[in-house]
Amino acid sequence: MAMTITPKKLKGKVNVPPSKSMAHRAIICASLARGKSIIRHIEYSKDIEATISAMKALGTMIFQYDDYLEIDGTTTFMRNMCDIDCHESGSTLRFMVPISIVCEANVHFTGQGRLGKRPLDVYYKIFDQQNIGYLYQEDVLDLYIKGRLKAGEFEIPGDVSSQFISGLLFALPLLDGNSKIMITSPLESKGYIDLTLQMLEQYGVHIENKNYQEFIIHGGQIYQPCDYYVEADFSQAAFYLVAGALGNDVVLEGLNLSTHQGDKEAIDILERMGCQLIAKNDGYQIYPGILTATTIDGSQCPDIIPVIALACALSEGVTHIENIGRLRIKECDRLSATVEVINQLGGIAKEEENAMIIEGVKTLQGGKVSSYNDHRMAMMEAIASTVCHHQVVIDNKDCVEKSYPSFWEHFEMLGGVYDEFFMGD
Ligand SMILES: O=C(O)C1=C[C@@H](OP(=O)(O)O)[C@@H](O)[C@H](O)C1
Ligand SMILES: C=C(OP(=O)(O)O)C(=O)O
Repeated sequence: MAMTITPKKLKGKVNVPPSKSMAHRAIICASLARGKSIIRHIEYSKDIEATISAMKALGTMIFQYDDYLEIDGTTTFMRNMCDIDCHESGSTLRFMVPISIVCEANVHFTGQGRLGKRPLDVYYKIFDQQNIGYLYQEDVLDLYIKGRLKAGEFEIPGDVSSQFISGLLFALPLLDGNSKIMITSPLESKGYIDLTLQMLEQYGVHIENKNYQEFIIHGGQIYQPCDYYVEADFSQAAFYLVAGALGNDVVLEGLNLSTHQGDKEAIDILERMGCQLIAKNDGYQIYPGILTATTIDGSQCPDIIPVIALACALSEGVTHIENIGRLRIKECDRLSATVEVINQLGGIAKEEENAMIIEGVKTLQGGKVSSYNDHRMAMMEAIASTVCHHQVVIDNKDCVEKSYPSFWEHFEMLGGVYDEFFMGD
């Protein structure tokens, strides 16, 4: 469904949804544990549904309630032949590939959207080294794997996706022998490795972290069941933090400021740009200042860059956002898409191979933009509409379901005004 958003300032309180990254990890760890766990504060986004179905495909009993899950890991790995549909979730795919072959298995992975175009070669290299059979198609996710993952030494690049490292960190403790992961290039998205290590500890699995250069994994470890509450999501909070920076009056409820989530960096960046985080009405709010350009390193927080770029588009001066080549391998080419949207809305942005350069303007005009079927682009465009002179038309509003199915409901609750229509009407 397409939509027309009428520019309007947002005002009110928003309950930030549970962290998608932490929910993926909790569901996986609980499913690998010998016993029953409860995971509270769950929102059924498409990505989280994908991870739940993936674990069910391996035999895990998962009972889904309104906002919590009961998981009995004792039945996991009951099946050695299964189909896993990852939808469009990179996390589900890259976490589940090594987990699915902890026992001798015959697995078929499928997915949709751009997932088949996102890199997986790091795993293909391991399959070649370990004589694990695999068959895949270019550009669409249709991957057959036959075999079993073996303990050993793994050389993994740090600058393709941290999800490969996380996937191995979940699987290797379950194998008989000891393993070592060696990181062969600068580690990006490091905060996500911290989330993995934190969740493993929570479920009784210990990894030796040698300064993020090497990870030593003892085999034969046993995941312990645990009750876990999923904290609020900083990648989603970033939309409302930027909304605050642009003069909207939005209070965020539920944020844990001592989180390990790397996307908390949104606060530091906005403070560097002249804003202030204030405690208000049992929550937090970004209080706008005179937005000033700065240099931003996006290597550790790729998911917040599209919306941060929006704040930069309305800052005084020229912003350089650097080390963001990996934005091109997300749900869309987010580097190109962000630059295109800023320009279409009346801003001034330029794309480089690994960076974007944004010249601040005083106001944005509005206009027609694409969501590129990417939840983070659609949500960034919604926040942009609050400071545009004219309406913003988005081709597909439903893509937000990938990570934040209640986004439009929250947007309306905060006073956002939009009409839906079928494209072609
Ligand atoms: O581990 C995770 O939960 C994630 C890791 C990041 O991916 P990369 O490591 O590929 O940057 C991030 O973009 C993604 O949305 C979630
Ligand atoms: C890139 C994202 O997720 P994933 O890699 O899990 O598809 C995201 O949520 O922005």
